Amino acid sequence: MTRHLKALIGPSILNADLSKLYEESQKLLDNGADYLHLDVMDGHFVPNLTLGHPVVKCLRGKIKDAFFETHMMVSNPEQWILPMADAGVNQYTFHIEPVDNVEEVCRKVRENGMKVGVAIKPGTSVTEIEKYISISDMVLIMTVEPGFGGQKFMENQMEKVKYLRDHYPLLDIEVDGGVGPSTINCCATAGANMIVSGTAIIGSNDQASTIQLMRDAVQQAINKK
Ligand SMILES: O=C(CO)[C@H](O)[C@H](O)COP(=O)(O)O
Ligand SMILES: [Fe+2]
Repeated sequence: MTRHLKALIGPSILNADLSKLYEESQKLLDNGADYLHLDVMDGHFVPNLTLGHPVVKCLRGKIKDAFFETHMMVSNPEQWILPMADAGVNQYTFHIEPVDNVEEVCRKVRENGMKVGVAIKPGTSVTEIEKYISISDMVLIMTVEPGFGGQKFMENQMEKVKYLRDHYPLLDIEVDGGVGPSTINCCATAGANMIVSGTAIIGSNDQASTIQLMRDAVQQAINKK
C-alpha cells in the first residue's frame, strides 16, 4: 500500500484557560483538530512548568478517542515513558538535547505502545536528529525556543524542514512555535505536514476556520510536490 503524507493540525492548549482543560480540548476537537499537542515542561529543561501525566490521565478519562501527543520538554524523558503510556498517550515526542542514549529512549517508547517523536531546539543542527529518523515516527523542528507559548516564529528554522523534506519525502515533519495563519505558508512550502499551533487557534474567534485554513495550506503544498 502506498503511504501518503497527510496534513494534520494539532492545537497546543498551552495558552488556553487551563482551569477548563477538558472543555477547551473538546472544543478544539469539535472544531476539527486532528490531534492534541500537550506541552509537558519540567522547570529544568525549560524555565516553565505545565502539566504532567496525572493531568493527561484525567483528560484521557474524558476524551476517549483523540490522538494525544505529549511534547516532553524535560531533562529526563526516559523517566516519564511508563506513566505517560499508562495515561493513554499515543505519541511521546522528546527532545534529544539532554539525552545520552536516544536509541534506548526511542526503543522504550515503542515497547510501551506509543509512537515516538524526536525534537530539536532552534540551536541544534538538523544532522543531530537525522541519525534517529530510522528509529522514530516523526521529527519536530521547534520554531521558537521551547518554554512558552505566544512567541515569534523563527523563519530561519525552515532550512531544516526543507532539508528533511528533500531527503525524506514521506517523513512526518512537525513544526511548533509561533505558527498561525500568517506563518503557515512558510511551513507548508518548506515541507512540514504536522502543524502545532497554540495562541493563533486558541485566540481565534472562529477556531474551525483557522484550523481549516491551515490544513488546506499544508495539503495544497503536499499535493503540489
Ligand atoms: O512547545 C511549545 C512551547 O515550548 C508550544 O507547543 C508552542 O509554543 C505553541 O504555542 P504558540 O503557537 O502560541 O507558539
Ligand atoms: Fe509544543
